Amino acid sequence: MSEKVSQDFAAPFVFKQAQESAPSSLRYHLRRVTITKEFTFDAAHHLYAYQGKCANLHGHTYRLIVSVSDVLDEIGLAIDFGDVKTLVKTHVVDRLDHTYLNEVLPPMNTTAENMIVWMFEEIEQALHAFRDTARVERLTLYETPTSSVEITRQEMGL
Ligand SMILES: Nc1nc2c(c(=O)[nH]1)N=C([C@H](O)[C@H](O)COP(=O)(O)OP(=O)(O)OP(=O)(O)O)CN2
Ligand SMILES: [Zn+2]
Repeated sequence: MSEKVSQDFAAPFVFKQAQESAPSSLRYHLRRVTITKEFTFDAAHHLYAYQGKCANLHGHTYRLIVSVSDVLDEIGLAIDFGDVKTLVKTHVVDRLDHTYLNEVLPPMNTTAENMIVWMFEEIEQALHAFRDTARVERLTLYETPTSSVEITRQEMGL
């Protein structure tokens, strides 16, 4: 066996030993860390009971920024970016992309504020079903490059 291969085999054991002998403040396993993933989607909508141009049918390229926390596993990973991507796309982004939001979302005025509350509930439910230690910490939704809303776990009352 070459030296490189034997080092690769040894790495997890060396890592585990180093973690176990480290002071508790440096033991990364089980520490909670927040990771962030970004998405974009295009959709049309109009606002009800609104005086101004947004009462007319128009479209946006929305940008959604999702921050999720979980406890670190044995290899120092909170939750895989790829798993967050799949969950958010399946439960939110792909349901809204290239749609008319007023018809696709549950009955609501399609303000960015109402949308982000709905998104938080959808992502939190899907994430919790995926892994019960995972939590949505914060969402930010850009409706235009200069206009955004955000909501935290605390603001959701969780
Ligand atoms: N608090 C909110 N205000 C507005 C919302 C909203 O969801 N929450 N939505 C709209 C319109 O749908 C639309 O997003 C227009 O937003 P606005 O930032 O005014 O868009 P502009 O393109 O005019 O922005 P500029 O970058 O200033 O040109 C309206 N308000
Ligand atoms: Zn709009």
